[in-house]
Amino acid sequence: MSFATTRTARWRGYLSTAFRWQRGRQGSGYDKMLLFTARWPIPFDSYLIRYPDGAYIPPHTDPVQDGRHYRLNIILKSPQAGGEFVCATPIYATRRIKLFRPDACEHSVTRVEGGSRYVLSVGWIRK
Ligand SMILES: O=C(O)CCC(=O)C(=O)O
Ligand SMILES: [Fe+2]
Repeated sequence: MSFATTRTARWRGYLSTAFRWQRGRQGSGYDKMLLFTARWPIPFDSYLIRYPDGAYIPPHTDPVQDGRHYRLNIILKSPQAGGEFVCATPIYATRRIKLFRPDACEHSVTRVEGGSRYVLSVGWIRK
């Protein structure tokens, strides 16, 4: 494909997925909505993640092809219980803010119990 064709295909792909709820990869009950993403000047993405009652994320890492993956997650809404982000070595963590290396540090979210959990997640890759 030519440069222009690749760009058009990417843009179409973005328009068909952005601002729509998609089922999360781990198939554990969460949904994500792509907001904004770019490849330049640094590759980044941003998602809204929704965890309904009972949703969780098993321990995993989020590897990238090339470079170091960073992610800043802001917890917009916490459930009554559960929905705890677990990561042994975050770069920075408060109750609401989690900055971590998803490619390097295994992480998970405990089962949401009572209400829902919403997270704004911004990720970027440094070569
Ligand atoms: O919702 C969270 O706290 C973490 C989700 C996750 O696995 C990630 O942002 O890589
Ligand atoms: Fe993750």
